[in-house]
Amino acid sequence: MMTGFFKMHGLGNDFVVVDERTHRHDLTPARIAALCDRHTGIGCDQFVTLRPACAQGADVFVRFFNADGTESGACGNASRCVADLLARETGRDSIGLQTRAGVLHATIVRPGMVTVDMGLPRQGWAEVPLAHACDTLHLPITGDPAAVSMGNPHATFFLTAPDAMAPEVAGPELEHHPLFPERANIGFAHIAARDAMRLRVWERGSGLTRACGSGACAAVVNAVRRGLVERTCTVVMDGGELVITWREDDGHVLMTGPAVTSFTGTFSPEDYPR
Ligand SMILES: N[C@H](CCC[C@H](N)C(=O)O)C(=O)O
Repeated sequence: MMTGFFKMHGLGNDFVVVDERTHRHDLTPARIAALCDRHTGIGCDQFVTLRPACAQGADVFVRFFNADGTESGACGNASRCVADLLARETGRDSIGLQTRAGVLHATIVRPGMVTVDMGLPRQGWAEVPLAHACDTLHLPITGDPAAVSMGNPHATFFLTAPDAMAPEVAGPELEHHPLFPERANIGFAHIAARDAMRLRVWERGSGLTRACGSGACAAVVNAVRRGLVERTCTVVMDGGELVITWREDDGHVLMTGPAVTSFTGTFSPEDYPR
């Protein structure tokens, strides 16, 4: 049975978005991974499904799957894209997204530009001494790294210089480090100013992406906690920049950036191995 999809991206972090609100497909982790393959599938960093919302204040239930077929509780760039899609469908500029990490509220700033309230950072690891995780890796870092969850686990390492190391070097080992029982997204940040940083993220389950929305949120929260930046900070990634605010009055993290639909298409799930 042919199934429609939207090919979308946020700063080059790209997605295949499938609307399952009226019909569910047999999308197993193996089939999702096959669809994410850039040579034999459609190709994307994350695969996103839409289902009917059941949470109050939500317009849609969104699930995020990495290129290896594993599911994540959050995906900032895809959240902006789905909000943009729903805004065009409903004609509204305020959209509620139910995710496994909670209900997120999105606002359309202007067509193609979206602010998502990513909610409260989870700081259960507030003082996790990640420094010893790098002892064996001899990372060129300054100060203590930090971990936080935006609904998905992130560890941020602050580099001594923007190109002090390539994420491909330490990313895979840190992603799978025993410190992270569910693996983790690994951010490599360099502070450029009190309101700006450069960031590259080795993403759990997808590897190095051109941008990571939840990773940008995590990096700003971690940098504020370390006293390195102000609460509003521009995060410059390979694919472009996001503006992140860790709001003081309620502790929510706001992320503003673009959402783009590249094209639409169809595929037959049965053509892919389950
Ligand atoms: N790889 C992430 C999910 C995608 C996050 C990223 N694409 C974003 O924009 O937040 C994880 O497994 O937690």
